[in-house]
Amino acid sequence: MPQRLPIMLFALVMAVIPFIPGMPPFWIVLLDNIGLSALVAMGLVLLTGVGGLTSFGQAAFCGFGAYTTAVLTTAYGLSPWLALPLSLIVSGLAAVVLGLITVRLSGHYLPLGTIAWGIGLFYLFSKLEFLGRNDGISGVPPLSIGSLKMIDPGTIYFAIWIAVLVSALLTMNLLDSRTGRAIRALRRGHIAAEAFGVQTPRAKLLVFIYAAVLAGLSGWLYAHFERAVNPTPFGAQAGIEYLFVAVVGGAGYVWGGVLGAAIVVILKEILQSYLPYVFHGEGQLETIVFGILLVTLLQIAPTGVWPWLMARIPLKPNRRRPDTSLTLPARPRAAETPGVLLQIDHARKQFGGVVAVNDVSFDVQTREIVALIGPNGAGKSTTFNLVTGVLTSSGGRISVLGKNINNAPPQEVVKLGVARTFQHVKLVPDMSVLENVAIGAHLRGHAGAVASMLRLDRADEAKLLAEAARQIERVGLSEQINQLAGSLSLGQQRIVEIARALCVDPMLLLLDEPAAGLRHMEKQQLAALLRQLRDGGMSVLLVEHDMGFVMDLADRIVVLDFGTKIAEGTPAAIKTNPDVIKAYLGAVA
Ligand SMILES: Nc1ncnc2c1ncn2[C@@H]1O[C@H](COP(=O)(O)OP(=O)(O)OP(=O)(O)O)[C@@H](O)[C@H]1O
Repeated sequence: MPQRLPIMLFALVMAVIPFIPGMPPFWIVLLDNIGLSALVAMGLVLLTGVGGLTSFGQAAFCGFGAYTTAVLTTAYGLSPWLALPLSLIVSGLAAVVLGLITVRLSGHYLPLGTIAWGIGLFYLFSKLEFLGRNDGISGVPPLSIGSLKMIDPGTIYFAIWIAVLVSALLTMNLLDSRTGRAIRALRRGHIAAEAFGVQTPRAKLLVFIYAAVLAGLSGWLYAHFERAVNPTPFGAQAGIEYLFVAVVGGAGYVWGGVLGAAIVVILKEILQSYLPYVFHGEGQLETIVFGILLVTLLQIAPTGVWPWLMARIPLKPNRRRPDTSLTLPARPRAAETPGVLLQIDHARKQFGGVVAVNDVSFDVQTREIVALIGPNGAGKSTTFNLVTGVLTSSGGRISVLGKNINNAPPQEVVKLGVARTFQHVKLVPDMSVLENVAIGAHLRGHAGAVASMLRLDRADEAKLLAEAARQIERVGLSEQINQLAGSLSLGQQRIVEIARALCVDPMLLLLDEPAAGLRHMEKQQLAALLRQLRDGGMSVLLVEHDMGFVMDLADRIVVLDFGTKIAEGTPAAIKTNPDVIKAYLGAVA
């Protein structure tokens, strides 16, 4: 089934609803409210469900959109259509200011920060004279096209739902792109994304602004739908409700936002209409029953109703294999002549009183496989993190082809052709193997967010996906290309990480325990692949505990113990080195 067919059918159904004979006007009003709520929820899907940034403050951005158009159209007589871009710009600018402060917060501080400015902005709206204080602004003109004034709910319905559908399409396009993959990688933490060149603060700010602009659009429509604005719908409680809408529908899914809006708006309406009859008008019981019903719903469908429904509809996703004849330009290569590629000179890292890496020096030559071995806690992963810029060093110098990369951020290190895998696999489990691997080619693509939303990125995207498919084939996982990364065995996920690193077109590959979890045959295949990469001109630095694998594969071995280098040499020399046998090999033999 073509990908866009369900959307076209949905658009068709929405277009005919107002023309159904006998359709109660009240239902149209409900649908208008669902559309307005869906726009905000869609932004939250991107921000919270996809990007992992929980915000309770989205209602405030609706307020920016609504108040901007209300002021401009009532006080200055501007046309609502001219006020639209200004409403979106004001919401976006507010997001830039608040986002610059908020997205730097992590853990619980981020949602707490959004609650704080959600409450703050509500009071600001209700205290400013030119915004009409608590009474707000009335007399907002309706939207109109020529002589058609969108006064009744059945007319503005079309404006609202066109906005919903266009926003859904743009959001889906964005998610299905280079920028979208970068945003989706944010949820797994910033380290993996940054290792492949993603500027994570910029990506976070982008989703923050995008979500705010969608909320601003909802606010603009709301102001011309209600023809008045006041602070109440833009407070912290509304912000919490929008988050509820996104979570109930399925916070990771664009259509989850729309479905969540439908569920919450309809449920609230039913409860408000019928519960007073059941309980003879006693108290405000609908709020309690509403809460109980939503929690029950989340017990049944913990990731939201949309994915719950999709798992029960036998629709096969239309996944095509990329055309692997398309190629990306190769990165500029290191000199093919032998020489030092990576130089680690008295590298040092202290964590408080713990010296994790103690003045360690060694190098990796071009076309060489070097293994870094040692007991648990010897400082191997810390050394990797110093090279790749994840940690700042406490001393020494690290250089790649003579260029000092001491304390360079990961995004700069990868530009020099240094790619890595992680000891604890860092893939996005609900993204396909292909999409995960394509993150590795992030720096080799150019399309930005706007081009992606407008589908102007297709040529660039096809090349990135082709490169990812080639690397997946190279590591022997073609069969799994369209499977979700999280559904693979841990050993296979490690191999996916190698394919992702190969997408960088690296000169130096840093592999942290690549053979852990692999079966014997798979280890042999991995060793063959690494030899082939070396013979093709790549260098490999690997951390590994499987001594059979290391001794067979490595050209040279560096041994660490308690952060200090205790030996360096060929596998044959290391095997018989008494210090190494005492510190490590005696224990693993
Ligand atoms: N972020 C951190 N904060 C404090 N101490 C740390 C941190 N990271 C590592 N360490 C300490 O530094 C030392 C070296 O750890 P590291 O993870 O580099 O060892 P390793 O050789 O990779 O061990 P393993 O083989 O178990 O992965 C350990 O004592 C560890 O507890």
